[in-house]
Amino acid sequence: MNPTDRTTPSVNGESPVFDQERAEKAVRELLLACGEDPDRDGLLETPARVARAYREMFAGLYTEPDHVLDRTFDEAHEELVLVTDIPMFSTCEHHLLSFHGVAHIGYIPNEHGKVTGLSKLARLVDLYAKRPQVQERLTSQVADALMRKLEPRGAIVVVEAEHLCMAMRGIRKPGARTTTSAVRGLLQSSASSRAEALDLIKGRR
Ligand SMILES: Nc1nc2c(ncn2[C@@H]2O[C@H](COP(=O)(O)OP(=O)(O)OP(=O)(O)O)[C@@H](O)[C@H]2O)c(=O)[nH]1
Ligand SMILES: [Zn+2]
Repeated sequence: MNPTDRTTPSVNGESPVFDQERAEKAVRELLLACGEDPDRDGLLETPARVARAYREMFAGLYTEPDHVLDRTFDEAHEELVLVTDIPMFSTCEHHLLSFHGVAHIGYIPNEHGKVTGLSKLARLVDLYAKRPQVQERLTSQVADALMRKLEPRGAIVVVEAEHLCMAMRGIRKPGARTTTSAVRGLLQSSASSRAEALDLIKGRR
């Protein structure tokens, strides 16, 4: 893929690739640094497993998320389209621990009714989540991708998540939930459009 087509910065001018061997060595080093014996039976396969897990958790570095919105179709619908409670798992870039919860994604199609398949909204959040992230950036990246690819009249993304780095270590506040939102276009400029979307998000179930 041409690095200029990517939403992720290139590394030394190249698109990022996953180096399984290097990742395995790094995990082995980490185990050694922690005082473990990576050659004991239970840990023998661990570096390879952890490396594969990271390749999966960071899949959004190697696949351009925006491409999931390449295929659109026209539908005579110029009102809000909103998908709520999309399960989301991401990895905080500060501690490489999971933050997870739900995403709500909505947009108001443009006057041509340019819409995308509903599953693609979930695929979009999935791929942006599969990177080393902070919740604020994840939220805006999804909203910006919608604006770029669907050219809608407006877009809204709300993410609610629990951060394991706040739950299992450090401040240790399990259950604390962070909500971030990104609104663009009409959903930013029109208080009534935004209120409609937020009411639907709050009043779901
Ligand atoms: N804004 C934001 N902060 C995050 C996110 N994920 C983790 N953090 C925070 O990143 C901060 C990193 O703070 P540091 O002081 O550098 O690291 P630390 O000593 O491990 O901090 P503590 O977690 O407070 O123990 C912490 O306050 C985390 O809660 C996120 O998605 N967004
Ligand atoms: Zn963290």
